[in-house]
Amino acid sequence: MRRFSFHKGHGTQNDFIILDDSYGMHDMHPEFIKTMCDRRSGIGADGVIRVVRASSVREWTGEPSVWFMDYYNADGTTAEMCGNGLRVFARHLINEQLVDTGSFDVATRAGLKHVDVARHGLIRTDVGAATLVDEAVTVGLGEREWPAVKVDVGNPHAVVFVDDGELADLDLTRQPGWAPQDAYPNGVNVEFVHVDGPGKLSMRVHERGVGETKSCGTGVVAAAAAYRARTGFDSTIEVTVPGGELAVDFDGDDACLTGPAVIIGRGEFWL
Ligand SMILES: N[C@@H](CCC[C@H](N)C(=O)O)C(=O)O
Repeated sequence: MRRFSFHKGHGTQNDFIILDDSYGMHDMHPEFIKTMCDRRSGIGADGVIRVVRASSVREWTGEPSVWFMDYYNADGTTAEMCGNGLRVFARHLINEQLVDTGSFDVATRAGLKHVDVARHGLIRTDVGAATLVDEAVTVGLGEREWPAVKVDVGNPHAVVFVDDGELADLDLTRQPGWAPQDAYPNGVNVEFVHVDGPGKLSMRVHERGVGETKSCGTGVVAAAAAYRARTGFDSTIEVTVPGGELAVDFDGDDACLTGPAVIIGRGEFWL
């Protein structure tokens, strides 16, 4: 039997298993990830974050002394970025004294991201560019179909604006479809967004590699970028997700995401 120590944390109830692996010794096999993330027979989580030195990550060619957020979805696939995961990763580094200050860089598959401990224990992360792609895409769910805004936040997103009352009624146990198929050759995270008022959005999300989650940080950034492009709104955008509240600020096309990050405990997993 193998034993793994883990921590568990969440950011607006988007929950993650955290594995410390400084020197990159763990075999992050998809079956291992799926087993841990299973909510009945495993620990249960939307994803796994491995904490590894960037110098131990073969594909990382940047600054070697930083920590690398090695993120996996619950189905064992990798993703380029995870906005909520980045804050939880940062909280873990701070708690475990793996960083000296509350302001540092983290390596991700989508590049280097800066993290700051903000007021009231919140964490602010520079997510980087949220790029709107000028391509006509649609999203379908059952009989319904909507035009969507294609947004690249390092990972792929389709943002759909829905009418009053529609958001609560969506059945996101189903996988949304999209067209054209080749708009998202590697799958997509789909955000359904309602505009509650100026600068205030509500959102539900179906995450690639997971299903419906209580929150998606990069999805919140994608929704805010799509809203800003359509309205010209130029201040902080507050987004309510089923798991809590997040705030997005823009500096040009670059987005900052601010929100909570909590470590709930630690344990040992036997396999
Ligand atoms: N929950 C995340 C996004 C995780 C990755 C996503 N499912 C993907 O495959 O791109 C977030 O907070 O951004």
